[in-house]
Amino acid sequence: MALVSPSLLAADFLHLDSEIEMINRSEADWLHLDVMDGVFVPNISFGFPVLEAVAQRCIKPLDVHFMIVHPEQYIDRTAKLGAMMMNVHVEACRHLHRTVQEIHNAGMKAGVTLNPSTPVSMLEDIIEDVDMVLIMSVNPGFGGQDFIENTLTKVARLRRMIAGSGSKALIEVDGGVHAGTAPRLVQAGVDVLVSGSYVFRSATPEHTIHELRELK
Ligand SMILES: O=C(CO)[C@@H](O)[C@H](O)COP(=O)(O)O
Ligand SMILES: [Fe+2]
Repeated sequence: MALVSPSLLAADFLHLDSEIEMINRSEADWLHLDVMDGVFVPNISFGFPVLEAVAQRCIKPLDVHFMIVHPEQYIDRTAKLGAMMMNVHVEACRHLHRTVQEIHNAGMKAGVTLNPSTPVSMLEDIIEDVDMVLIMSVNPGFGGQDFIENTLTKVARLRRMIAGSGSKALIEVDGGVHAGTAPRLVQAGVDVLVSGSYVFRSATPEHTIHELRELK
């Protein structure tokens, strides 16, 4: 069984209120929020005014995924939202260890995120200090892309790294997670599934979340 963190990027932005009510009613464990700056990734999503409105209404722990340069500049504002998890990209952080420390000092859990082409070995010297590793299974910037199959090899490699260290880091996978890919990810030992289009474009999103949570 894996936790489920639906990605709000695929929600109907004209009806965010009812989308968040759906998440609140559902069995979703967390809510995943994708922040994009048009620099680190070739797309712009939403920023703090939207995050603040969502945080006021959502009762689920917030799992914020920053796809921006200099995420360290936004640690305090993210903590003020009451976010549970702040995910920063390894590729965006010049001083990753310091950023992880600052996220912890601000009272949040720290997630480190890997692009599809970034090897798990980049985490060897930080794995014991992080609460979660977010493996991107698509190139970040857009929802609705095809799952990259090499993700399963990466998950297995990361599982071995975690087992061989004192780390208790969770493994989260993000991108192209649906009925065709989620069972294999759960089998591979993924702890948290992020799913955008598959959940929000479903005719019965609450049931879809339930089904993802039931996978063994
Ligand atoms: O971070 C991202 C994309 O960069 C994701 O969180 C997407 O929002 C996932 O969308 P789907 O692939 O599930 O539609
Ligand atoms: Fe994401």
